[in-house]
Amino acid sequence: MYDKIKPPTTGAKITFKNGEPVVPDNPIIPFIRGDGTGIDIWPAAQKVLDAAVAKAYNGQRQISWFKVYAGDEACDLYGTYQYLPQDTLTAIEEYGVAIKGPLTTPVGGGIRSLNVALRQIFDLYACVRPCRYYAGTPSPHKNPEKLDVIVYRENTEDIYLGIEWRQGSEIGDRLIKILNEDLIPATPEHGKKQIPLDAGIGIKPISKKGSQRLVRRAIKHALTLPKDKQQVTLVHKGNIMKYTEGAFRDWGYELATSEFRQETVTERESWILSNKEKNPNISLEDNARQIDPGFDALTQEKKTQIVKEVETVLNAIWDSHGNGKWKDKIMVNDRIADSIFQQIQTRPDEYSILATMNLNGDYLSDAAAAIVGGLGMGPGANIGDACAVFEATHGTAPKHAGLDRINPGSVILSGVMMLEYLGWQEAADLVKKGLGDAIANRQVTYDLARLLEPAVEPLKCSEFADAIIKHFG
Ligand SMILES: NC(=O)C1=CN([C@@H]2O[C@H](COP(=O)(O)OP(=O)(O)OC[C@H]3O[C@@H](n4cnc5c(N)ncnc54)[C@H](OP(=O)(O)O)[C@@H]3O)[C@@H](O)[C@H]2O)C=CC1
Ligand SMILES: O=C(O)CCC(=O)C(=O)O
Ligand SMILES: [Mg+2]
Repeated sequence: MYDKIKPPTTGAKITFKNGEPVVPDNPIIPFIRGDGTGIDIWPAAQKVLDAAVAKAYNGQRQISWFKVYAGDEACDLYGTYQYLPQDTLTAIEEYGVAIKGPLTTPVGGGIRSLNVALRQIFDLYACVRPCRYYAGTPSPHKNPEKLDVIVYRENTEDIYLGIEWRQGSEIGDRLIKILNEDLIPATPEHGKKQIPLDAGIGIKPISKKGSQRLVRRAIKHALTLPKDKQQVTLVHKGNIMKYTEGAFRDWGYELATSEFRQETVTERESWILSNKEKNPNISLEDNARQIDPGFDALTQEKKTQIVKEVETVLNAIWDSHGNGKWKDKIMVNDRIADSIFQQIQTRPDEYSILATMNLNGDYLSDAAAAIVGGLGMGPGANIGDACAVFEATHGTAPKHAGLDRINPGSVILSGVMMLEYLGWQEAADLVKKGLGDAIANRQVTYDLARLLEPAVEPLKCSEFADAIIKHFG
């Protein structure tokens, strides 16, 4: 079944039932070490995770690690250009849950991202990246503790599908010709626009199914959060990209107000309901005037549409959501992407789950991680219905590779997410305690040490792992 690798001789497979993992006490978990700093952070993370499991369960539970190959290491073993060997895909498919270090993707030409390929091959459609603050972590922000968000990023489509044509390529030129001469003129809203003849072309598909399954998972996650964090914000640039990013927003609201009608309220619905709560006799038109600034300047057609919206909302949910009942529901709102980048800095505590398309979520998860201490503190998970692959938000950070200095925190915290996914909460809690206490005691790697005042001598990557284990208690 495998060409160059052998599964461990002890351990059992994780299986899936209704999208949830069924976990034996000794699960076999494939891991990819990763390129660049993977050589430093993976061994540190493995040591911490093993120590936590051993301590939490007195040896009753144990992970049987299965080394699989991708990236540079895979080429060394399997030969030139064998970046993602079939052995690795077979192992992840067979064992269902895996963890990986970062993998290099060249800019411009060269191979397409192995990271993205894994997400697409296993349909890991939700990229979940929590950004929370550990006390004592230095940050460029005055109140980093106010940020506690989870980026829920659609992980399989958008421009990451990688359907694009190089400038000057035969098919790219043909496509531009068809668009310029046929499709654009046939679409009146595009007027006389034309694509420059020397353009590269990329395709940005955003599907209803892809958007809604992501938002569904985000809402289900919100239901498990404390009341004050039960919020899902749909992030989009739908004012500009109306039929892709705008549609993502609309499909998100559609899902929330159909599948989760009893559990959710949209921000706009909450305004309509509270207008009536403050003034029970308010007319539909005055209610519409209050939810839409500039109402009086609108066309009659638009005014009628908004009045109708108010009436529909009140008829549909006044009984179930009115008289303040909406305050106990999951709030679903939306923000335009550029605005959310400033909002997480200026009003971080107003946000919780940020549901995004692929590119926006990629940008936003790095930005949010920066607020709580940087990319060394940014964990992540790629989750599908029958498979999950855990990995940090950051990349291979090549200039730090092999120096035993990089912060392994993000991969360790990705391991925490994996332990929680397995239901091994006691082990996950030990790691969080150890990491939190190490940081609070100013035992940190270079990235955090350089921000601390007064400065401290940085720990090596491996020493930070040891410090975390010592602080398990
Ligand atoms: N999922 C994946 O495997 C990902 C892979 N990549 C790939 O990684 C390669 C390098 O990408 P690049 O743009 O340099 O981005 P990286 O995220 O690899 O690194 C950028 C900078 O972030 C900081 N950083 C990254 N990781 C850590 C860490 N563990 N601890 C502390 N600081 C950290 C470092 O900043 P400083 O030097 O200032 O301390 C580093 O120089 C590319 O090929 C890219 O495609 C990128 C993202 C995700
Ligand atoms: O695959 C890559 O090289 C980059 C991916 C990335 O930046 C991410 O998923 O956050
Ligand atoms: Mg990224």
